Amino acid sequence: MVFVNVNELKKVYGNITAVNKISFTINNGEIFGLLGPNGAGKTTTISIIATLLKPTSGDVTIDNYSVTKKPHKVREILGYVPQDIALYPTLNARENLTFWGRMYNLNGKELKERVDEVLELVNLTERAKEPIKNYSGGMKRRINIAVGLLHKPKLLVMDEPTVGVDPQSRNSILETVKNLSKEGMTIIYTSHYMEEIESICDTVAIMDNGEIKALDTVNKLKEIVGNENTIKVFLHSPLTAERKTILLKTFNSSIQIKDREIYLTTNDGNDKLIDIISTLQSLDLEIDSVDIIKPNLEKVFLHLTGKSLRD
Ligand SMILES: Nc1ncnc2c1ncn2[C@@H]1O[C@H](COP(=O)(O)OP(=O)(O)OP(=O)(O)O)[C@@H](O)[C@H]1O
Repeated sequence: MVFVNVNELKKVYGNITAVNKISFTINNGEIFGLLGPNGAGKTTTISIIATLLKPTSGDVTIDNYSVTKKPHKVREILGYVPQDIALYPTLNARENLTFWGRMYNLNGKELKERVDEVLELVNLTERAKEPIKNYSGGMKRRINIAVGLLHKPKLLVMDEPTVGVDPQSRNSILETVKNLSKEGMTIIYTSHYMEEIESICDTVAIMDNGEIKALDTVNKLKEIVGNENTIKVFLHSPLTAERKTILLKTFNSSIQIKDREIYLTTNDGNDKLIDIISTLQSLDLEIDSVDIIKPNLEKVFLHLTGKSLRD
């Protein structure tokens, strides 16, 4: 069942079109990934979904409520986790959550229970009495997520929740998202880390320049680049012009050479791997490392936009 319906959404800032008439739907209980580089239009899109920003044209409905016509209804069922931390550093985690809970009209026993539950969800019950200023960046982000969950939203919108967090908090955040989804929550997860999107999302929209370039399941998106692998060889020292010419002639268009790095695309299993290694050996070139890069969303992005996600 469709839970979120984004219809011809457009946002213009002066002469910048941040979001250019995008449309997509998200089903109930789905983890929907929005993947794109800095400036793609992700934050603008989810800010409109979260009723924080008005679109120039188009609309979004959540559970059939329009974000432009019924924003108060949308806010009742939506939790938003912003990139910035919105917590009081001198108050402890429990006090911060209690403050935000009151903003959501929670009181008394219900408020206390919800604060306990969300602390448990983000694995910070044991640290709940410490002031936020003692927390690591990752722990602050986890409390930020807990704030977004206080009123039991049906849809959770997360804006790059793992940027700059330690690996332990990162794993904890990803686990929390998976568990919430298992319980039936619909989640929009934006990130420019394709590994995270690959590991948790059911459906992914690849966004660039305010447009959706592709939208599908992770596996279907990977099919865009076929089953092509890339062999990456790191040489001990840079190539001479003469050896570079020999390699380019031998492997034609399937090879790319950048200083000490050689990239070779291949569909034919190990044959190319053996070829390149024996050719390099015959040229007396010392190899530092060899990697096989399998199809991933980074490659899909490169294929669709001609640029790297991290450019
Ligand atoms: N308030 C604003 N005024 C003018 N331009 C803006 C404003 N907010 C965003 N933009 C521009 O709109 C485009 C999309 O920005 P947006 O923040 O939505 O991208 P993003 O994909 O979320 O990137 P990031 O990962 O860096 O947050 C960018 O070119 C940005 O400079």
